[in-house]
Amino acid sequence: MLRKICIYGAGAVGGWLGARLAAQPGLSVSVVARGARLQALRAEGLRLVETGAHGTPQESRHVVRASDEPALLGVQDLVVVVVKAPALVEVAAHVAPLLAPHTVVLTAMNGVPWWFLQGFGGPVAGRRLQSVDPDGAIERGIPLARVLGCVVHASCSVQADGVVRHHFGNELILGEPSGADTERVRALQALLQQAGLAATRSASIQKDIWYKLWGNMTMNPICALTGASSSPVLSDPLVRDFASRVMLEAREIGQRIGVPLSESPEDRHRVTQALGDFSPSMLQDVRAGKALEIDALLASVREIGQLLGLQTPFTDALLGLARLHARQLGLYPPA
Ligand SMILES: NC(=O)C1=CN([C@@H]2O[C@H](COP(=O)(O)OP(=O)(O)OC[C@H]3O[C@@H](n4cnc5c(N)ncnc54)[C@H](OP(=O)(O)O)[C@@H]3O)[C@@H](O)[C@H]2O)C=CC1
Ligand SMILES: CC(C)(CO)C(=O)C(=O)O
Repeated sequence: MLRKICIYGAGAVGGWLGARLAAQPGLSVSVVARGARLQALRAEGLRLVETGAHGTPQESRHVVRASDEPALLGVQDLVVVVVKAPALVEVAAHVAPLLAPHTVVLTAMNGVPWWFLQGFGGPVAGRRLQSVDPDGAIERGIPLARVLGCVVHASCSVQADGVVRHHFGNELILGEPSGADTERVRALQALLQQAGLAATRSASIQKDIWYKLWGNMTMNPICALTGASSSPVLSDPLVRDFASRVMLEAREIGQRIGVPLSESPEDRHRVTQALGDFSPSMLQDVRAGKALEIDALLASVREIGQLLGLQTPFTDALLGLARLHARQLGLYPPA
């Protein structure tokens, strides 16, 4: 039974998921948050702004238990980890009081997760990625046996502390890292569906992660670098072509590790274009002055390429530029 649920990270996606779950009777939803956001959650509750039936924004408000001390929230049935990737080391260091042997940890984040190659990846199976979990602290803090993978096909943003806005998308893909069809993944799917989310199960969550990453590893850093939203990026033939070349390198890597993509970069661009003009989360982070997810989205792909002995000149160029730009802004650790 997944009744006691903690959302670790009360930002855009965490706020959306937390509010949807808190609206369900019989569930106890808590949130790990900090600073002004924690104060706002305690004072005003968790507020979610969604587009209503006639296209007008509708706000709902939900009472949740909120704390910056996981120990005060206690052991959970489900912990949804929904922070930006650079925050994961800190989460892993503090998550223990929420975990019992039965606890499910759902990683609802973009990019290559730290557990991606555990028991998976053909020639690179079992490798720990330096770019994602350099000294293994995340792997030690969040045991693999607890983890379920998740791909979030939705867009949300933080409007104010404790107030999140859902823009589009309602789809969550869930899967065991092993690919097994287990009772707990079915239970989680049922829970999320009950909360109105289009949750599906995947027998290869790594493949779904790679497909989503294919868009994020190009659009997010290119938008972050240029300050442009998605439409201008994809309308510029040179930039679109550059993104396609990066994606071809990632497709080759995916092919070698067991996540083959049958689509072309152009197919994927069309999927992104169908979402309309939007600001990817990394561009939102530049505007908010927050640490960027460059390692999970881009350095990880390059590292897997290196492990396979593949050259990735276009990925290298995008990574180099994105890192330099982020360093200049103080949003990425110094060299
Ligand atoms: N936004 C979007 O539309 C989408 C985002 N994603 C992915 O989902 C993940 C989450 O993104 P998003 O929701 O946008 O991120 P946000 O930055 O909006 O939210 C992350 C939250 O985590 C909090 N946090 C970080 N570290 C801690 C900590 N140690 N203790 C407590 N709280 C902490 C942050 O608090 P603080 O502000 O104090 O740092 C912030 O509130 C990312 O991987 C992103 O790429 C996927 C699909 C769409
Ligand atoms: C592009 C988008 C909204 C797609 O879900 C996303 O993943 C992001 O903003 O990081």
